[in-house]
Amino acid sequence: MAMIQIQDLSLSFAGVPVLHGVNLTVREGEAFGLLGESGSGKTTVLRCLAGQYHHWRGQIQVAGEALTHRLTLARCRHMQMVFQDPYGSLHPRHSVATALTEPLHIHRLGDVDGRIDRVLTQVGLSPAFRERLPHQLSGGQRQRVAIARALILEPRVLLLDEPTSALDVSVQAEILNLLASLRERHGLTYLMVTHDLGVVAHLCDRIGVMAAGRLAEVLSRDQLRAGQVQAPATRALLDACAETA
Ligand SMILES: Nc1ncnc2c1ncn2[C@@H]1O[C@H](COP(=O)(O)OP(=O)(O)OP(=O)(O)O)[C@@H](O)[C@H]1O
Repeated sequence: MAMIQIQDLSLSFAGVPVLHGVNLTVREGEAFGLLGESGSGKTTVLRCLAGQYHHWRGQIQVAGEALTHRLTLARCRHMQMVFQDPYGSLHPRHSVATALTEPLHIHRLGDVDGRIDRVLTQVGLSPAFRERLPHQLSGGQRQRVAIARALILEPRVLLLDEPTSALDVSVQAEILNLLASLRERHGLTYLMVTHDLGVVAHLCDRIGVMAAGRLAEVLSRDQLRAGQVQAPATRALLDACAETA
C-alpha cells in the first residue's frame, strides 16, 4: 500500500516556481530518501507534507486520505517531522520531560509519565534524562530527544530533514542505527531528505533524486550502489561524491 502519494505537486514563492509537478510514492514501511543538490526542493516537499506551506497545488494522500491545506490534529499525530538541528528544535529552558509532555497535552493523551519513560527507553535514554535541559545533553542525545518527541504520538510516518548532518561523524551512525531499528520495530514509514549518499545507502530502500524542483529519477538502493543511474543530476551527485572520497 502507498503510505504517501504525491501527484503533480507544485509550489511557487512570490510567483517564482520552486516545485514543478512532483510525483512520488512512498510505500507503507518503506524508507525513501530524497537526494539532490542544494536548492532543488527537497525540504520544500517535506514542508508541504508537514503542513508548513498551505499554497501548494496538486494532490497529496497519506494512508489513502487526501491532505487538505489545513493542518489537523490527526494529521500531526500520524506524520511527525524531525529536523536537522536538534538544538534549534528544542526549547533551551524546557526540560526533556516538558518537551515530551507538550505534544501529549496538545493531543489530550493520558498516561503522560508512562509514555515518557517508554519513549525514552525506545530511543536509548534512561528515564534519568527526564529533568535534563538541552544544554546538558550531547548532540546525539539531543537528537534522540527530538526523535522521542516525534515518536511519543505513535505516528505512522516520520519526515526526516537531514537528521544526522548536524552531528559528529561518530554519532551519525548511532542515530542511523536507531532510526533503522525503530522503523523495523514500529513499522514506520520514512521520507528522509539528505545530502549524504552514505546515509541513503545505509537506511533507504529507494531514493528519489531532485533537480530544479522536479523529481529527476527514482532508484533502488542497489541501483544506486551499482551506479545504474540515468539522470544527469544523479550522475553529478555520484561524481561529486567520488571526488570528495
Ligand atoms: N519560504 C521561502 N520563500 C522563498 N523561497 C523559498 C522558501 N523556501 C524555499 N525557497 C526556495 O525554494 C528552493 C528550494 O528550497 P529547498 O529548501 O526545498 O531546497 P533543498 O533541496 O532542501 O536545499 P538544501 O539541500 O540546501 O536544504 C530554493 O531556491 C529556495 O531558495
